[in-house]
Amino acid sequence: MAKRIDVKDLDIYYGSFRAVRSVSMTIQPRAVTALIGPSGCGKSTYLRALNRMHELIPSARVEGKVVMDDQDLYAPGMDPVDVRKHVGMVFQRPNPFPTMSIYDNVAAGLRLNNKRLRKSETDEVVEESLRGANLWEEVKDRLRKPGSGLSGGQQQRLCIARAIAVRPDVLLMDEPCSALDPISTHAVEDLMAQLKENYTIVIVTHNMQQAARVSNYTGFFNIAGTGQPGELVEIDETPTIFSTPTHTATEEYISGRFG
Ligand SMILES: Nc1ncnc2c1ncn2[C@@H]1O[C@H](COP(=O)(O)OP(=O)(O)OP(=O)(O)O)[C@@H](O)[C@H]1O
Repeated sequence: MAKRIDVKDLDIYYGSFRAVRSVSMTIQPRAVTALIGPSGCGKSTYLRALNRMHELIPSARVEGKVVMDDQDLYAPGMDPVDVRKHVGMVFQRPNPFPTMSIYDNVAAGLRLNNKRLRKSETDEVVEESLRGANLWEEVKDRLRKPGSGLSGGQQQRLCIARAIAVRPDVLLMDEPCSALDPISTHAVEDLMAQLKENYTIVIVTHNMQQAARVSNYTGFFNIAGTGQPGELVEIDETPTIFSTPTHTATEEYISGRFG
C-alpha cells in the first residue's frame, strides 16, 4: 500500500498533438499531491496517464516513464487492467452504477477484478470499505437500496469506497468535489486526510483553497498558449508553493492574476 511514483520525461499525445510535455516528478507515498493550473494545461490528461486510463482514448499515447516503487507501469507485458487495480481513480461526477445497490456498488470493484470471495468475506470488505470512506454509518441500514438514491456527496464517498475495496496503492482523484456542495466537499476533504495515512493520493483541483487545505505537495502546470503543450512549472511542499513559489507564473496563478 501507499507506493511512491517516479515520473520521468513524460510526454502525452492525442494523435499528433502533444498535450503534455516532459513532466518529471516524484509523487510521495502517504501524502496528498495536488495538481493545479489553468484550464487546458493537461492536468486531467496527466492524471489519466498515471494509471493508463488514457489508453481508453484511441488516439492517446505516452512517451516516458512512470515507475511505481520499482515497477515500470509502461513496461512491455504490463497489463493496463492490472495497473488500474493498483492505481484507482475517482472522477469529477460521482458515477455509481445506477441500477446496483449500495452493497453491490462496492462489491463490484472486487467482482470486476475476478476476486472469488465467500459472501462473508465480501460482507467484510464492503463494510470495511464503506467505513474507510466515512459512509458506513449513513448507509448500513440500507445497503440493498440503489446507490443512485444517495446524495451527491454520499455517492462520491460510495465511489471512493468502490475504489478502495480492491485495496489499491494509489488513488487518483480528478476534481472529486467540483460537483459537490460545501458540506459534502468538507466530508470528502476530511476523508482524504484520513486516506493519506494508507494511500498515495493525487488530486486535480481548480480550487486553490482546497489544494492548500488538503495537500502536502502541490504541482503547478501551465501552458504557453493554445495549441502548446502543458508543462509542469514546479512542484514543492504546498506551503512553499503558496507562500514562496520559485516561478512568477505560479505566484500569479495562485494569487488569481490569471487562469
Ligand atoms: N480526448 C481528447 N482528444 C483530443 N484532445 C484532448 C482530449 N482530451 C483532452 N484533450 C486536449 O488536451 C489538452 C489538455 O486537456 P486536459 O483536459 O488534460 O486539461 P486540464 O488541465 O485537465 O483542463 P481543465 O482544467 O479544463 O479540466 C487540451 O488542449 C485538450 O483540448
